Amino acid sequence: MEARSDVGVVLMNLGSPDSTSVPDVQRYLNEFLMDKRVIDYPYLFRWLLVTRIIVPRRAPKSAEAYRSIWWEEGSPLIVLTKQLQKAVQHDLQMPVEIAMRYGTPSPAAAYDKLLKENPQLKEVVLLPLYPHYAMSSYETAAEYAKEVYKKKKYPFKLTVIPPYFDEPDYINAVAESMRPYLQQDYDHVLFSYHGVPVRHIRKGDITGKHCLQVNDCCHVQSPAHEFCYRHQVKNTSELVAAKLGLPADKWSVSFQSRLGREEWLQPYTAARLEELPKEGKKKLLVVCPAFVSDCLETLEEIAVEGKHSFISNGGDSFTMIPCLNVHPLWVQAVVKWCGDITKSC
Ligand SMILES: C=CC1=C(C)c2cc3[nH]c(cc4nc(cc5[nH]c(cc1n2)c(C)c5CCC(=O)O)C(CCC(=O)O)=C4C)c(C)c3C=C
Ligand SMILES: [Fe+2]
Ligand SMILES: [Fe+2]
Repeated sequence: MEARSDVGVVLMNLGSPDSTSVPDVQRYLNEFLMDKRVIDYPYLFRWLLVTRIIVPRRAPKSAEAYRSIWWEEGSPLIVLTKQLQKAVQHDLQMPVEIAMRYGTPSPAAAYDKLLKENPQLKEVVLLPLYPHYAMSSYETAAEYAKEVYKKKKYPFKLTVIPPYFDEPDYINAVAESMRPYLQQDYDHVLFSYHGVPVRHIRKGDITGKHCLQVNDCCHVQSPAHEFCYRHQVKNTSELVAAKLGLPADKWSVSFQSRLGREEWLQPYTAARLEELPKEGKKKLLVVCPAFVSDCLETLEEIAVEGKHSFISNGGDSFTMIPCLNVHPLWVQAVVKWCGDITKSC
């Protein structure tokens, strides 16, 4: 591939605290949870809830959890995003930067760096590292990246890649990353996705009458699906299961990481991990396709807490399949998507 410096790529992920100290975790959680697309209550109520109740209670526990998974080079999510950056830049032969929705580096820092090192930059392709559309993940990342771009009047064109939950290259990469684990003896595969409040699903329904209102809504054709996290994660799971030839009774979907008292998407992963051994599913594989890079929610909540819960409820073996991280098929998919968009420039 011919090297180019007139086009660039930004890989955008969620972000992590700068360190595992309580003040750094507190700063990160405040920024994250004060996002109006994450905790979508009126400003004053959100401010009181986040800064006076949730964060003071949560920060010390979160800091401890981060400490248990932190690597010498830093937060796994950041380190793995940097590794993806390096691999994509190598294969794509164009400048690639990373940006985070919360914490550092910001999208502005990524744009500034690209422009400083490539003054002839004409176009930037931004890939949110979220395969599925949720107001609290893909939407907030994409909107923030566009807002910063407009505000600072950058001289290049910005193209944001849409959610890729059903893109054959993504499905293939997830399926192939799972395939070696299916060689071992297992009873069940659990697709565990980060949850969202049920209210967010209803709020995001552009028809106002489809999501969670129509029988089996996720399988009934509707324009609402373009913005429906529940539909999209189910679709990903069905496509991956079909690709791997998994029979319907060998896999299921659940939702993890619930925060607060509101109802979130069900079934909850925590509940399923207690129930599965009692249903005779004692050898479990867990995959988390909403996360492109391993992070606190996979390395601690699933691989440590989840495993402990499953085994102490009678499970025999528990294997967490790593996220795509720098799987060659995933790198190849990102290179192809970004390369295709920039080909015409
Ligand atoms: C996969 C996409 C994600 C969605 C959707 C999402 C929604 C969402 N998250 C919270 C609250 C927290 N999430 C936390 C960590 C976290 N969340 C995602 C992704 C999604 N979140 C990732 C990749 C991570 C890991 C970050 C890392 O540094 O490794 C946390 C912080 C950790 C903790 O204290 O448990 C919180 C808090 C809400 C409220 C929400 C939807 C409304
Ligand atoms: Fe989250
Ligand atoms: Fe829906």
